[in-house]
Amino acid sequence: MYLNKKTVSDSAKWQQAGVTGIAYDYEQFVKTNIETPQWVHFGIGNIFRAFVASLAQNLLNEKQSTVGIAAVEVHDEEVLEKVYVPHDNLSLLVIMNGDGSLEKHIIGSISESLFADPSNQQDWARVQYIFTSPSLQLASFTITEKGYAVYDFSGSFTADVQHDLVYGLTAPKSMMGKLAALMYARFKAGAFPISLVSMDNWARNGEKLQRAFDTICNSWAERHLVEPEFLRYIRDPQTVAFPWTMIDKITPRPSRSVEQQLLALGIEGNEVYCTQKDTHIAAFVNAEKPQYLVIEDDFPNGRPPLEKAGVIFTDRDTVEKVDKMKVCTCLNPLMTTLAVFGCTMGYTLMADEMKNPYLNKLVRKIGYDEGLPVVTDPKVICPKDFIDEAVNVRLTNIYMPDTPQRVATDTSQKVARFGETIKSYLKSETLDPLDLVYIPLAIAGWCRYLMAVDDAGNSFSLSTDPLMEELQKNISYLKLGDSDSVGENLHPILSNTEIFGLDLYEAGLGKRIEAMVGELIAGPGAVANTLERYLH
Ligand SMILES: NC(=O)c1ccc[n+]([C@@H]2O[C@H](COP(=O)([O-])OP(=O)(O)OC[C@H]3O[C@@H](n4cnc5c(N)ncnc54)[C@H](O)[C@@H]3O)[C@@H](O)[C@H]2O)c1
Ligand SMILES: O=P(O)(O)OC[C@@H](O)[C@@H](O)[C@H](O)[C@H](O)CO
Repeated sequence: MYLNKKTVSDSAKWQQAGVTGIAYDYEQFVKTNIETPQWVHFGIGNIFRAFVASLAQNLLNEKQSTVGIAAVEVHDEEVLEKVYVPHDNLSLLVIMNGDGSLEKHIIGSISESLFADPSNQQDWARVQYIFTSPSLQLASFTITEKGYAVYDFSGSFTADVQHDLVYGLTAPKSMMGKLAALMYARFKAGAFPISLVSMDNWARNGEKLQRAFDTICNSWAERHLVEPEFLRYIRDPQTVAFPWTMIDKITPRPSRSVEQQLLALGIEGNEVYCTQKDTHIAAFVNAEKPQYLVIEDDFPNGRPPLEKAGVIFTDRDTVEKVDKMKVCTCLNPLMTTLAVFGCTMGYTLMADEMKNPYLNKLVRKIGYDEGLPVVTDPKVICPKDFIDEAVNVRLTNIYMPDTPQRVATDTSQKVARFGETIKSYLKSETLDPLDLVYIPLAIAGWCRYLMAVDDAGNSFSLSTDPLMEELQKNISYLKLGDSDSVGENLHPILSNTEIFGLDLYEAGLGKRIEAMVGELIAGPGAVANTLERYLH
């Protein structure tokens, strides 16, 4: 069987293969959503289908809503070519349970897929049309942290943004430039209300989106390219809202073993691709079962009833607390720690790292001992239960094909989460950042990882990272077997407030991290020895 619009409604056949099918008139669903779009999503990679589109799917199957999603890719056209177009926007979600069993569901909630770039006139015109529709309630985003970039390493505008500040209204290149041009079209069409919902892993993600987007719009207004009323429109919370969110579901890259298991069931067309832009994609997505989505309830044009699919709607303050808990303390920093040490120590499965007693203890120390004290209980999710589930159930699920190499992608964009915890220590009257040992060790582990030399002394490939070139200029002075080579070489990285959100030397931790890096580069085997020394 091959999933496409011709086969999707053959529920009996899908059921025979153990796949939950769709429970609505698919053709009518597509027609309605093309005529009156309500939801558009940017960044249509793995988490989008595994979680966001699956929520819409549940509502459709349960007849709680008729809302589908227009899937918009901005960055990587191959995602559409390889996966969306051949399968008529349909996907399989494969849930990997801790007992090794798989649950399989058709995701048929995507009504169309489009490449939002002026080079594709037809799709660009369609995305513009969607933005001019009064029916559009929300645009959501999982575009990775890079998608929001307006400034580069040195604090200057990126090349694409520099272009967009002049030509962006008609020919935008950057993600934020494209969004600004689309929102200008919406303003001109009637200034209809909308919510722009970042679902990326950032603390205060709504604020980050608003700031990046506003930077472009403001510059256009200063250059008299747009009316002052446009700025009033995008800055009026009654018309344009930027709800904050916390999203959580570990969604690894698609695994070839799942591809083979699907093939064994007679389900074809699930080849795993790595695109030229390094998106790992297939017609299926594989993910764990646990999932949490908490959203600030701020939707001036209304929203789908996602609470009926388990989404928690709340106020901004609560989202911020939940997000700090997950992104800054209880999950993502633990994953980043496993990622950088895992790549350096030759691991290829996150769950295998949890079998290493020192790595296991390290993430527990970072989570329970150093992270939890700065978490304010958000009430909607219990922090202790959350971290218990993370370290005992989720990260140890050996059936989850999650790799340190995936998680290490873009680490420069994520280490500011450690910075958030350090800032909380600095602000606290009872906590002292100088008591921190394991967070500094994780940061030192990242510096060691950047050498691209494993613990045995062999070179390995680093995961992609937008700052890699700049970072490696400093790291290139470090030599395995020569602890003194650390010298002052890490200063530009550890003092960079763009990377950590604070200067680690001013926080009193820079020298400690330098010393730890010295220990980690003492020679082959030094990473394992250092972990043992700190965590025996
Ligand atoms: N995978 C997870 O476990 C998970 C869980 C929670 C949150 N998230 C968030 O979702 C993001 C995406 O994760 P994913 O698993 O879908 O990754 P993915 O690699 O499968 O997809 C990434 C998507 O972002 C797009 N993108 C990349 N760079 C971009 C840019 N500069 N401008 C615009 N779009 C860009 C890609 O084209 C692709 O559509 C993560 O960075 C994270 O913030 C992921
Ligand atoms: O932290 P990130 O997303 O920026 O990097 C990779 C992983 O940690 C992440 O994708 C997790 O799988 C996810 O945050 C779980 O909800």
